[in-house]
Amino acid sequence: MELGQMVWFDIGIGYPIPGEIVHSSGKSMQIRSSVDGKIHKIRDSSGVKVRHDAVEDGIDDMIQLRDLHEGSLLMNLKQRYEKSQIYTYTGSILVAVNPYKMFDIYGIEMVKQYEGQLIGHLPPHLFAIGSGAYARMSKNNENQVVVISGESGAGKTESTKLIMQYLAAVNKSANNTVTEQ
Ligand SMILES: Nc1ncnc2c1ncn2[C@@H]1O[C@H](COP(=O)(O)OP(=O)(O)OP(=O)(O)O)[C@@H](O)[C@H]1O
Repeated sequence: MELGQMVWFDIGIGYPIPGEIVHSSGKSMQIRSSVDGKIHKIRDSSGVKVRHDAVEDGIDDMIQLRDLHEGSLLMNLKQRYEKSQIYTYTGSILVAVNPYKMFDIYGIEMVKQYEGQLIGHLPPHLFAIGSGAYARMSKNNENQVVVISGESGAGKTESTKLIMQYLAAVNKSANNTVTEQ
């Protein structure tokens, strides 16, 4: 591998981290971590792997990642989070990173944008999950379930409220009591 090559390498934390080769001689290498800029000396480079998805902004559906491991998922979420993109798909699953501050992305304009849209047509958003469930319920006349899971403080309650807000806003039935309920 040549100098400047973007790679995944192991520093013994359980998953590989991304970096750039800055020095190489025989089997040993120096790699600058893309996480914190620190230089790591690697004695045996046999575990160093080429990084294919070195795009600055990350990818909005992680199914498209070419390097798939815990390190690549975390890096992708981190890159998006740093650009205030708190939502990312993995296929039809939405991954949310709690920003602990309210972004202006849940208003009526956003509801209108996502209403009737299939998952994947617009950038990842909680409302796309609401829209998909609502569309399948109306079309197939079947109850739908949205599973929201995460550790304590991850944002499950907040996400539930936001999805309910979306469903209340798009429900056109005459006796719409979703908000009251
Ligand atoms: N989408 C969001 N935007 C902004 N802030 C959020 C969002 N989701 C969560 N938060 C913030 O994080 C805090 C914790 O979220 P929440 O109560 O939903 O977590 P939880 O997963 O339900 O936790 P627990 O399992 O402990 O009940 C909220 O009080 C809120 O301040």
